[in-house]
Amino acid sequence: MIEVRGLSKSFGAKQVLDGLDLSLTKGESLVVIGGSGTGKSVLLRCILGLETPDRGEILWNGRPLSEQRAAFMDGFGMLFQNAALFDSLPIWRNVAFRLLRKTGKAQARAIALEKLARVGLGPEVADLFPAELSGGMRKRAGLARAIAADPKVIFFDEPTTGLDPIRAAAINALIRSIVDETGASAITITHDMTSVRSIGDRVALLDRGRVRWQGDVSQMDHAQDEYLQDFIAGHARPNHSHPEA
Ligand SMILES: Nc1ncnc2c1ncn2[C@@H]1O[C@H](COP(=O)(O)OP(=O)(O)OP(=O)(O)O)[C@@H](O)[C@H]1O
Repeated sequence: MIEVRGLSKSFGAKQVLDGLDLSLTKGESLVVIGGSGTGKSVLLRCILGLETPDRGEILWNGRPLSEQRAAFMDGFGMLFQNAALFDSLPIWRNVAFRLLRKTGKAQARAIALEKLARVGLGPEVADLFPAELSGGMRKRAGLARAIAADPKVIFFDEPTTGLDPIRAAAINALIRSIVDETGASAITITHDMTSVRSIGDRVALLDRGRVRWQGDVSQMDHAQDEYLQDFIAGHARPNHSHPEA
């Protein structure tokens, strides 16, 4: 469904993406991992059209995504890092933000309440403002917004950042159940290996602007890749050849 081919992007002398190939099939949940500064966000921004690649192409259903941008964005939802809610809007309006352009207020509110319920937030939350919610609740509200328009593709950017392990596990489980239930294709960017195991069908490890290893999450623990194993174990090797960017 999404195919990234030979994607390269530099900023000045810094080559961030260097001929990266990656694909996402329909209904698949792909998790992208990699050290800080390995280009995960730049990859996401290129797919979203917020960055112009220097080389390479991004295809959606076999045709250049750039030629179908509006249709792609219509069927796309995103959970931003730290939820990124609008502080001045009540929760229901945050959730219904995109719907309000196309639907009447009453219907948009009804859909917002339904999506809030789906992520475990009751109607009493609808008229509160983001500052009145805990971090975990804000994340849930962000998730409700991501699924408000029944997207076919959902991106989750660091979905568990800032959450304690119990709340993070709840968000991971919620994301997985939503992905299963909607049949949406998903790309998650994370450093959290618990998220990888909970959310992903497949995992891709980025390193020096390319996919260094990819495979099913179930194969990850047995993979013969030193960097991947360090990543899973969460330790650094002395004289490791992967300094932080
Ligand atoms: N607009 C920009 N101008 C200059 N450099 C940039 C720009 N955007 C990203 N970079 C650089 O590209 C590199 C990759 O950044 P990116 O944000 O994609 O990393 P990341 O893998 O998402 O890291 P993290 O896990 O820390 O979020 C970094 O060194 C960053 O400084």
